[in-house]
Amino acid sequence: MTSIKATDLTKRYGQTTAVDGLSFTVEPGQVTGFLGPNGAGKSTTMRMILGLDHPSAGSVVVDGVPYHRLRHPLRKIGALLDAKAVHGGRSARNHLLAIAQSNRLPASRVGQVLEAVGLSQVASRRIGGFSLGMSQRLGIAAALLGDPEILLFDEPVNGLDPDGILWIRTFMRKLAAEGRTVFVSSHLMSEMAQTADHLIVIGKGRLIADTSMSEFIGRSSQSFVRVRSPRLAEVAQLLNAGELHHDHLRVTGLEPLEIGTITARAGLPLEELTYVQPTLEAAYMELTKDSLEYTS
Ligand SMILES: Nc1ncnc2c1ncn2[C@@H]1O[C@H](COP(=O)(O)OP(=O)(O)OP(=O)(O)O)[C@@H](O)[C@H]1O
Repeated sequence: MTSIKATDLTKRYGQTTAVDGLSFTVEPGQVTGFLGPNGAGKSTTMRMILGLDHPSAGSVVVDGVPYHRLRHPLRKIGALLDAKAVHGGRSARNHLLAIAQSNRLPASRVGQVLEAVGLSQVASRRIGGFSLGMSQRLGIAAALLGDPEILLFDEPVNGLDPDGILWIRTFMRKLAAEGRTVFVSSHLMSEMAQTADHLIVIGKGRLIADTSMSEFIGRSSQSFVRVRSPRLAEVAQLLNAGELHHDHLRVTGLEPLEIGTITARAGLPLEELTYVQPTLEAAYMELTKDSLEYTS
């Protein structure tokens, strides 16, 4: 069964339509990246999945039913929304024990999840003194308490140092490899490129792309060779390939060496011969450029 399914999901706050007729499914056994610029509606969508906000129209179901109808929600879906929104006076262990008790989960899970996220050594420390990286791990431990099939992470690597980012990435991949559904939001393509198998891209609350990462990479890898020459028109005619731009020629289908050889034989001088490959970040920016809420 599909893990998360949104159908025409819509959320309005007064005049603002935060989520606008969104339909998608999130499948198990892979990391699905939920991408979109700031303000695109990612957090609002995640809050609706978790029953923290009600759709103005449409619906979203978890394993076939709305969140509020799940019999044991934490055993089905765990989430990390805002890692710092915790009671700072408690120890990590007591924080997790409180969640376990109020959700009728066995206390034995607390030690297991602390171990899983590498916090066993600091389990009795007050969480008010935790670094952001430690707080993120604690938030993930809380999400794992019910050993859920589905995990939701809202911008989990925001503000983390490279070690923390690598740890979260590796951990998410491990969860997916165990067959779980991992749905993770970000506004940065670079983050997702190494983590996600599938991408759902939104802008201004609407679906822009729903694609596998390999398809996205394939689609965006239209590389070309940029050629500049003081005798550009002659070069263009000789190569009989590519598009003429105002000061350069964009050639596809020929390698730089082939172009250099052909033009050298004809005695045509070149000023530039550059192999250009758009990055995933560039492809993503292109895709979302019309849906930026604020542009600098
Ligand atoms: N409680 C609310 N009341 C009014 N407007 C809201 C509320 N929550 C979100 N919005 C608006 O809805 C839109 C989507 O916000 P949301 O936080 O879901 O986006 P996001 O993609 O998660 O962005 P970010 O990456 O910045 O977290 C924004 O225009 C935001 O200002």
